[in-house]
Amino acid sequence: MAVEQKDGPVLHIRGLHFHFDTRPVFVDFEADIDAGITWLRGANGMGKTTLLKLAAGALTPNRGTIALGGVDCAAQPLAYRLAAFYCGGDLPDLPWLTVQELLDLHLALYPDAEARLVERQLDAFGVTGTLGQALSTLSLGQHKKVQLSLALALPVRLLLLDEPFNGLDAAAVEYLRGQLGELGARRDVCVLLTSHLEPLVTVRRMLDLDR
Ligand SMILES: Nc1ncnc2c1ncn2[C@@H]1O[C@H](COP(=O)(O)OP(=O)(O)OP(=O)(O)O)[C@@H](O)[C@H]1O
Repeated sequence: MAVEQKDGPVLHIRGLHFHFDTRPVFVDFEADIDAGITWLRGANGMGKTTLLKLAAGALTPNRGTIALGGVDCAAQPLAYRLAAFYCGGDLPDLPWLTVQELLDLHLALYPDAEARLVERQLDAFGVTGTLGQALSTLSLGQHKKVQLSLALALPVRLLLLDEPFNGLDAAAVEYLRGQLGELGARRDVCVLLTSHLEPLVTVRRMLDLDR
């Protein structure tokens, strides 16, 4: 049984084994990640994106457990997924959806989400004008801004941010720095972010896959 930290959620990873067809990525991997920002670093191919996707419930471990605040990802998949959001650089699975439809989908998936909070983030990132566009027509940076708008607005306790600053213009980088600074000070959200360079925000701890 996972022990919850008094003042916030904790992500517990225990005895994690994961392999793709071609190679093992994690062998008996363990980590505890609590509230604040954790910088996940490691050389290319070490498994950063894979770990974020495992922690998001988007990939299934071959063995081991992943639990957030006592909610086990395998045993309570829906409850777990409601508490987590993965923000990566992958092309959208449903590229024909418009941005508005993508937002509506997420508002339906996360019942406690508030549309006005997502709209505020889109406005701050300057992508409100893309609402009627198909996802396949967005530029890399626009796609990232839509994803980040969701990440910052959804009421989750675990945010998994894959290279969040990549592809953003200077104004968006500054805005995101401020938003992550506020998130990092909260005691009710764990942020696990990957970055090859030192992140542009104050991090609470580092998880290094090279060691
Ligand atoms: N779908 C897949 N099928 C097979 N192997 C994969 C797949 N996705 C990733 N891998 C392999 O798993 C390993 C970990 O990949 P991952 O993308 O998690 O690394 P990363 O640390 O995020 O790398 P980078 O810093 O280059 O983004 C790599 O060796 C990669 O080639």
